[in-house]
Amino acid sequence: MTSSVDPQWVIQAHGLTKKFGDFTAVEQLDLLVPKGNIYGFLGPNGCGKSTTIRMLTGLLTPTEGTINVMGLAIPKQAEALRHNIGYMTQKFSLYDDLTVTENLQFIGRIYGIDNSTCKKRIAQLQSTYKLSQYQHQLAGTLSGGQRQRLALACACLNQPKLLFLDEPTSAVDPQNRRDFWEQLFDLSEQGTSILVTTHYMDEAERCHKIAIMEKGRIRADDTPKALMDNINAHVVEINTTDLRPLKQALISHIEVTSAAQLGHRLRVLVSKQVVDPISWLLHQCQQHNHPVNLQDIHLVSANLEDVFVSHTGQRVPASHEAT
Ligand SMILES: Nc1ncnc2c1ncn2[C@@H]1O[C@H](COP(=O)(O)OP(=O)(O)OP(=O)(O)O)[C@@H](O)[C@H]1O
Repeated sequence: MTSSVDPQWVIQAHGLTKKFGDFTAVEQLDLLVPKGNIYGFLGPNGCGKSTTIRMLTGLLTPTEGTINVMGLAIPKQAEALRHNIGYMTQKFSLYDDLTVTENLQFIGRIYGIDNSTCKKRIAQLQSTYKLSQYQHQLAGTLSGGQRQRLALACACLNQPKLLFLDEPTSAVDPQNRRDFWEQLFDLSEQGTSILVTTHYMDEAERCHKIAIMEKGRIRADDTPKALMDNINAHVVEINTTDLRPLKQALISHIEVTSAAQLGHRLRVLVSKQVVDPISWLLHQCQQHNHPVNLQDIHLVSANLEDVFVSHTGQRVPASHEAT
Protein backbone atom coordinates (compact mmCIF):
# COMPACT_ATOMS: atom_id res chain seq x y z
CA MET A 1 0.00 0.00 0.00
CA THR A 2 1.28 3.47 -0.87
CA SER A 3 0.17 6.22 1.49
CA SER A 4 -1.02 9.50 -0.06
CA VAL A 5 1.67 12.13 -0.34
CA ASP A 6 2.19 15.48 -1.99
CA PRO A 7 4.57 14.65 -4.87
CA GLN A 8 6.56 17.88 -4.48
CA TRP A 9 8.10 16.48 -1.27
CA VAL A 10 10.47 13.56 -1.29
CA ILE A 11 10.33 13.40 2.52
CA GLN A 12 7.37 14.35 4.70
CA ALA A 13 7.62 13.85 8.44
CA HIS A 14 5.15 15.11 11.02
CA GLY A 15 5.36 15.14 14.81
CA LEU A 16 8.40 12.87 14.76
CA THR A 17 9.57 11.96 18.26
CA LYS A 18 12.19 9.46 19.45
CA LYS A 19 12.70 8.63 23.08
CA PHE A 20 15.48 6.45 24.49
CA GLY A 21 14.11 5.62 27.95
CA ASP A 22 13.47 8.96 29.66
CA PHE A 23 15.63 10.87 27.19
CA THR A 24 13.96 12.55 24.22
CA ALA A 25 16.46 12.64 21.32
CA VAL A 26 14.02 14.01 18.72
CA GLU A 27 10.88 15.93 19.65
CA GLN A 28 7.83 16.77 17.52
CA LEU A 29 9.90 17.28 14.40
CA ASP A 30 8.16 18.36 11.18
CA LEU A 31 10.18 18.09 8.00
CA LEU A 32 9.38 18.69 4.33
CA VAL A 33 12.19 18.03 1.87
CA PRO A 34 11.49 19.21 -1.69
CA LYS A 35 12.17 16.73 -4.51
CA GLY A 36 15.46 17.31 -6.33
CA ASN A 37 16.93 19.49 -3.58
CA ILE A 38 20.14 19.18 -1.61
CA TYR A 39 18.75 19.65 1.88
CA GLY A 40 21.19 20.34 4.71
CA PHE A 41 20.75 19.30 8.31
CA LEU A 42 22.76 21.36 10.80
CA GLY A 43 22.97 21.32 14.55
CA PRO A 44 25.27 20.88 17.53
CA ASN A 45 26.65 17.44 18.41
CA GLY A 46 23.97 15.22 19.89
CA CYS A 47 21.00 17.35 18.76
CA GLY A 48 19.36 14.39 17.00
CA LYS A 49 20.41 14.59 13.31
CA SER A 50 21.56 10.97 12.95
CA THR A 51 18.60 9.71 14.97
CA THR A 52 16.28 11.56 12.57
CA ILE A 53 18.03 10.07 9.52
CA ARG A 54 17.82 6.60 11.02
CA MET A 55 14.07 7.04 11.50
CA LEU A 56 13.61 8.42 7.96
CA THR A 57 15.45 5.42 6.50
CA GLY A 58 13.38 2.96 8.53
CA LEU A 59 16.32 1.77 10.66
CA LEU A 60 14.80 3.12 13.86
CA THR A 61 11.13 3.11 14.82
CA PRO A 62 9.80 6.50 15.96
CA THR A 63 8.15 6.73 19.34
CA GLU A 64 5.56 9.02 17.74
CA GLY A 65 4.86 10.68 14.43
CA THR A 66 4.39 9.85 10.76
CA ILE A 67 6.94 9.55 7.98
CA ASN A 68 6.43 9.36 4.25
CA VAL A 69 9.49 8.96 2.07
CA MET A 70 9.07 8.76 -1.72
CA GLY A 71 5.41 7.82 -1.29
CA LEU A 72 6.18 5.03 1.19
CA ALA A 73 4.94 4.96 4.78
CA ILE A 74 7.93 4.42 7.06
CA PRO A 75 8.77 2.23 8.97
CA LYS A 76 5.97 -0.02 7.60
CA GLN A 77 7.29 0.01 4.03
CA ALA A 78 10.98 0.32 4.93
CA GLU A 79 11.94 -2.80 2.97
CA ALA A 80 10.62 -1.32 -0.29
CA LEU A 81 12.31 1.99 0.51
CA ARG A 82 15.73 0.39 1.04
CA HIS A 83 15.95 -0.50 -2.66
CA ASN A 84 15.37 3.11 -3.68
CA ILE A 85 17.69 5.02 -1.36
CA GLY A 86 21.41 5.31 -0.72
CA TYR A 87 22.75 5.86 2.80
CA MET A 88 26.27 6.95 3.62
CA THR A 89 26.90 6.82 7.36
CA GLN A 90 29.39 8.87 9.39
CA LYS A 91 31.71 5.89 9.67
CA PHE A 92 31.65 5.01 5.94
CA SER A 93 30.64 1.40 6.60
CA LEU A 94 33.13 -0.25 4.24
CA TYR A 95 34.71 -3.69 4.56
CA ASP A 96 38.38 -2.95 5.21
CA ASP A 97 39.54 -6.43 4.22
CA LEU A 98 37.76 -6.33 0.85
CA THR A 99 39.13 -4.48 -2.17
CA VAL A 100 37.43 -1.46 -3.72
CA THR A 101 35.79 -3.65 -6.39
CA GLU A 102 34.81 -6.33 -3.86
CA ASN A 103 33.11 -3.73 -1.63
CA LEU A 104 31.05 -2.57 -4.61
CA GLN A 105 30.28 -6.16 -5.71
CA PHE A 106 29.11 -6.95 -2.18
CA ILE A 107 26.68 -4.02 -2.20
CA GLY A 108 25.51 -5.10 -5.68
CA ARG A 109 24.65 -8.55 -4.32
CA ILE A 110 22.73 -7.02 -1.39
CA TYR A 111 20.61 -5.11 -3.91
CA GLY A 112 20.21 -8.23 -6.07
CA ILE A 113 21.69 -6.53 -9.15
CA ASP A 114 22.56 -9.10 -11.86
CA ASN A 115 26.24 -9.73 -12.54
CA SER A 116 26.62 -8.08 -15.94
CA THR A 117 24.66 -4.93 -14.94
CA CYS A 118 26.65 -4.76 -11.72
CA LYS A 119 29.97 -5.06 -13.57
CA LYS A 120 29.09 -2.16 -15.89
CA ARG A 121 27.81 -0.05 -13.04
CA ILE A 122 30.96 -0.67 -10.96
CA ALA A 123 33.21 0.34 -13.89
CA GLN A 124 31.14 3.53 -14.35
CA LEU A 125 31.27 4.41 -10.65
CA GLN A 126 34.99 3.68 -10.36
CA SER A 127 35.57 6.05 -13.24
CA THR A 128 33.20 8.80 -11.92
CA TYR A 129 34.67 8.67 -8.43
CA LYS A 130 38.31 8.31 -9.57
CA LEU A 131 38.69 4.85 -8.05
CA SER A 132 39.77 2.86 -11.11
CA GLN A 133 43.43 2.91 -10.15
CA TYR A 134 42.62 1.62 -6.66
CA GLN A 135 40.19 -1.10 -7.71
CA HIS A 136 42.40 -3.94 -6.38
CA GLN A 137 43.43 -2.09 -3.20
CA LEU A 138 41.98 -3.11 0.18
CA ALA A 139 39.50 -0.52 1.47
CA GLY A 140 41.34 -0.47 4.81
CA THR A 141 44.45 0.91 3.13
CA LEU A 142 42.73 3.81 1.30
CA SER A 143 43.21 7.43 2.33
CA GLY A 144 40.32 9.34 3.96
CA GLY A 145 39.33 11.02 0.68
CA GLN A 146 39.49 7.74 -1.26
CA ARG A 147 37.37 5.98 1.39
CA GLN A 148 34.84 8.78 1.15
CA ARG A 149 34.61 8.42 -2.64
CA LEU A 150 34.20 4.65 -2.31
CA ALA A 151 31.48 5.13 0.31
CA LEU A 152 29.63 7.51 -2.03
CA ALA A 153 30.05 5.06 -4.93
CA CYS A 154 28.59 2.28 -2.73
CA ALA A 155 25.65 4.53 -1.77
CA CYS A 156 25.01 5.27 -5.47
CA LEU A 157 25.32 1.71 -6.80
CA ASN A 158 21.56 1.11 -6.94
CA GLN A 159 21.02 4.49 -8.68
CA PRO A 160 18.94 5.84 -5.78
CA LYS A 161 16.50 8.68 -6.26
CA LEU A 162 17.21 9.77 -2.68
CA LEU A 163 20.55 9.87 -0.87
CA PHE A 164 21.08 10.21 2.89
CA LEU A 165 24.57 11.43 3.75
CA ASP A 166 25.49 11.64 7.43
CA GLU A 167 28.55 13.93 7.87
CA PRO A 168 30.09 12.61 4.67
CA THR A 169 33.03 15.03 4.60
CA SER A 170 34.18 14.98 8.22
CA ALA A 171 37.48 13.21 7.46
CA VAL A 172 38.60 14.90 4.26
CA ASP A 173 40.62 17.94 3.20
CA PRO A 174 39.08 21.13 1.71
CA GLN A 175 39.90 20.21 -1.91
CA ASN A 176 38.31 16.76 -1.52
CA ARG A 177 35.29 18.38 0.12
CA ARG A 178 34.92 20.72 -2.87
CA ASP A 179 35.22 17.80 -5.30
CA PHE A 180 32.69 15.85 -3.25
CA TRP A 181 30.20 18.72 -3.48
CA GLU A 182 30.70 18.93 -7.24
CA GLN A 183 29.72 15.26 -7.34
CA LEU A 184 26.64 15.97 -5.22
CA PHE A 185 25.56 18.73 -7.61
CA ASP A 186 26.04 16.34 -10.55
CA LEU A 187 23.78 13.82 -8.79
CA SER A 188 21.28 16.54 -7.96
CA GLU A 189 21.17 17.66 -11.60
CA GLN A 190 20.47 14.06 -12.60
CA GLY A 191 17.38 14.19 -10.34
CA THR A 192 18.66 12.72 -7.08
CA SER A 193 17.33 14.32 -3.90
CA ILE A 194 19.90 14.54 -1.11
CA LEU A 195 19.61 14.96 2.66
CA VAL A 196 23.03 15.75 4.11
CA THR A 197 24.16 16.50 7.66
CA THR A 198 27.15 18.75 8.13
CA HIS A 199 28.97 20.89 10.67
CA TYR A 200 30.66 22.94 7.94
CA MET A 201 29.07 26.33 7.29
CA ASP A 202 30.48 26.57 3.75
CA GLU A 203 28.77 23.28 2.92
CA ALA A 204 25.52 24.40 4.50
CA GLU A 205 25.60 27.48 2.31
CA ARG A 206 25.76 25.31 -0.80
CA CYS A 207 22.48 23.54 0.07
CA HIS A 208 19.22 24.56 -1.61
CA LYS A 209 17.56 24.53 1.81
CA ILE A 210 18.69 23.83 5.35
CA ALA A 211 17.18 23.01 8.71
CA ILE A 212 18.91 23.96 11.97
CA MET A 213 18.26 21.51 14.80
CA GLU A 214 18.82 22.01 18.48
CA LYS A 215 17.96 19.63 21.33
CA GLY A 216 15.83 17.39 19.12
CA ARG A 217 13.80 20.19 17.50
CA ILE A 218 14.04 22.13 14.27
CA ARG A 219 14.65 25.78 15.23
CA ALA A 220 14.70 27.21 11.69
CA ASP A 221 14.44 26.00 8.13
CA ASP A 222 14.64 27.88 4.85
CA THR A 223 17.10 28.70 2.08
CA PRO A 224 20.51 29.80 3.42
CA LYS A 225 19.95 33.26 1.94
CA ALA A 226 16.53 33.70 3.56
CA LEU A 227 17.92 32.56 6.92
CA MET A 228 20.77 35.08 6.67
CA ASP A 229 18.44 37.89 5.49
CA ASN A 230 15.96 37.25 8.28
CA ILE A 231 18.34 36.61 11.17
CA ASN A 232 16.84 37.69 14.45
CA ALA A 233 19.86 39.72 15.55
CA HIS A 234 21.97 42.70 14.51
CA VAL A 235 25.49 41.67 13.55
CA VAL A 236 28.07 44.24 14.63
CA GLU A 237 31.86 44.21 14.39
CA ILE A 238 34.03 46.21 16.78
CA ASN A 239 37.69 46.96 15.95
CA THR A 240 39.56 47.62 19.14
CA THR A 241 42.28 46.34 21.45
CA ASP A 242 41.96 44.27 24.65
CA LEU A 243 39.13 42.26 23.17
CA ARG A 244 39.05 39.49 25.79
CA PRO A 245 37.75 41.63 28.72
CA LEU A 246 35.38 43.51 26.41
CA LYS A 247 33.97 40.24 25.13
CA GLN A 248 33.40 38.97 28.69
CA ALA A 249 31.69 42.24 29.63
CA LEU A 250 29.40 42.26 26.60
CA ILE A 251 28.24 38.65 26.81
CA SER A 252 27.00 39.32 30.34
CA HIS A 253 24.18 41.39 28.76
CA ILE A 254 21.01 39.52 27.93
CA GLU A 255 20.75 41.57 24.71
CA VAL A 256 24.00 40.02 23.44
CA THR A 257 23.41 36.57 21.93
CA SER A 258 27.07 35.98 21.25
CA ALA A 259 30.44 37.71 20.98
CA ALA A 260 33.25 36.02 19.04
CA GLN A 261 36.77 37.23 18.46
CA LEU A 262 38.03 37.24 14.85
CA GLY A 263 41.64 38.39 14.97
CA HIS A 264 41.49 42.08 15.96
CA ARG A 265 37.71 42.27 15.66
CA LEU A 266 34.88 41.32 17.95
CA ARG A 267 31.77 40.04 16.15
CA VAL A 268 28.73 40.67 18.32
CA LEU A 269 25.15 39.48 17.83
CA VAL A 270 22.74 41.93 19.44
CA SER A 271 19.03 41.19 19.91
CA LYS A 272 16.67 42.89 17.44
CA GLN A 273 14.90 44.27 20.51
CA VAL A 274 17.69 46.81 20.65
CA VAL A 275 16.61 49.41 18.08
CA ASP A 276 19.96 51.17 17.61
CA PRO A 277 22.67 48.54 18.25
CA ILE A 278 25.59 50.88 17.43
CA SER A 279 24.59 53.51 20.01
CA TRP A 280 23.72 50.79 22.49
CA LEU A 281 27.12 49.08 22.09
CA LEU A 282 29.02 52.40 22.24
CA HIS A 283 27.24 53.10 25.50
CA GLN A 284 27.98 49.61 26.92
CA CYS A 285 31.65 49.86 25.94
CA GLN A 286 31.84 53.24 27.71
CA GLN A 287 30.14 51.78 30.79
CA HIS A 288 32.72 48.98 30.89
CA ASN A 289 35.60 51.50 30.73
CA HIS A 290 36.41 50.45 27.18
CA PRO A 291 35.52 53.47 25.02
CA VAL A 292 35.28 52.75 21.30
CA ASN A 293 35.26 55.30 18.45
CA LEU A 294 32.24 55.47 16.17
CA GLN A 295 34.42 54.69 13.10
CA ASP A 296 35.53 51.42 14.74
CA ILE A 297 32.09 49.89 15.06
CA HIS A 298 30.07 48.67 12.06
CA LEU A 299 26.87 46.86 11.23
CA VAL A 300 27.74 43.94 8.91
CA SER A 301 25.74 41.33 6.96
CA ALA A 302 24.95 38.07 8.71
CA ASN A 303 26.68 34.88 7.61
CA LEU A 304 25.42 31.37 8.16
CA GLU A 305 27.54 30.91 11.27
CA ASP A 306 25.72 33.91 12.80
CA VAL A 307 22.41 32.25 11.94
CA PHE A 308 23.57 28.97 13.49
CA VAL A 309 24.70 30.73 16.67
CA SER A 310 21.53 32.79 16.91
CA HIS A 311 19.41 29.62 16.83
CA THR A 312 21.54 27.29 18.92
CA GLY A 313 23.49 29.61 21.17
CA GLN A 314 26.62 27.67 20.13
CA ARG A 315 29.80 28.71 18.38
CA VAL A 316 30.78 26.54 15.43
CA PRO A 317 33.90 24.59 16.42
CA ALA A 318 36.95 26.32 14.87
CA SER A 319 37.82 23.22 12.85
CA HIS A 320 34.43 23.39 11.14
CA GLU A 321 34.43 27.05 10.18
CA ALA A 322 34.25 27.92 6.51
CA THR A 323 37.44 27.30 4.64
N1 LIG B 1 20.42 3.97 20.87
C1 LIG B 1 20.53 5.01 21.68
N2 LIG B 1 20.32 4.88 23.01
C2 LIG B 1 20.40 5.96 23.85
N3 LIG B 1 20.66 7.21 23.44
C3 LIG B 1 20.87 7.39 22.14
C4 LIG B 1 20.83 6.32 21.19
N4 LIG B 1 21.06 6.83 19.96
C5 LIG B 1 21.27 8.15 20.14
N5 LIG B 1 21.16 8.49 21.43
C6 LIG B 1 21.30 9.85 22.00
O1 LIG B 1 20.45 10.71 21.26
C7 LIG B 1 21.06 12.00 21.13
C8 LIG B 1 21.09 12.38 19.67
O2 LIG B 1 22.09 11.61 19.02
P1 LIG B 1 22.40 11.75 17.47
O3 LIG B 1 23.43 10.73 17.13
O4 LIG B 1 21.12 11.71 16.72
O5 LIG B 1 23.01 13.22 17.41
P2 LIG B 1 23.65 14.01 16.18
O6 LIG B 1 22.93 15.30 16.06
O7 LIG B 1 23.70 13.14 14.98
O8 LIG B 1 25.12 14.28 16.75
P3 LIG B 1 26.56 14.45 16.02
O9 LIG B 1 26.55 15.76 15.31
O10 LIG B 1 27.51 14.43 17.18
O11 LIG B 1 26.73 13.26 15.09
C9 LIG B 1 22.43 11.89 21.78
O12 LIG B 1 22.34 12.43 23.09
C10 LIG B 1 22.71 10.39 21.83
O13 LIG B 1 23.53 10.03 22.92
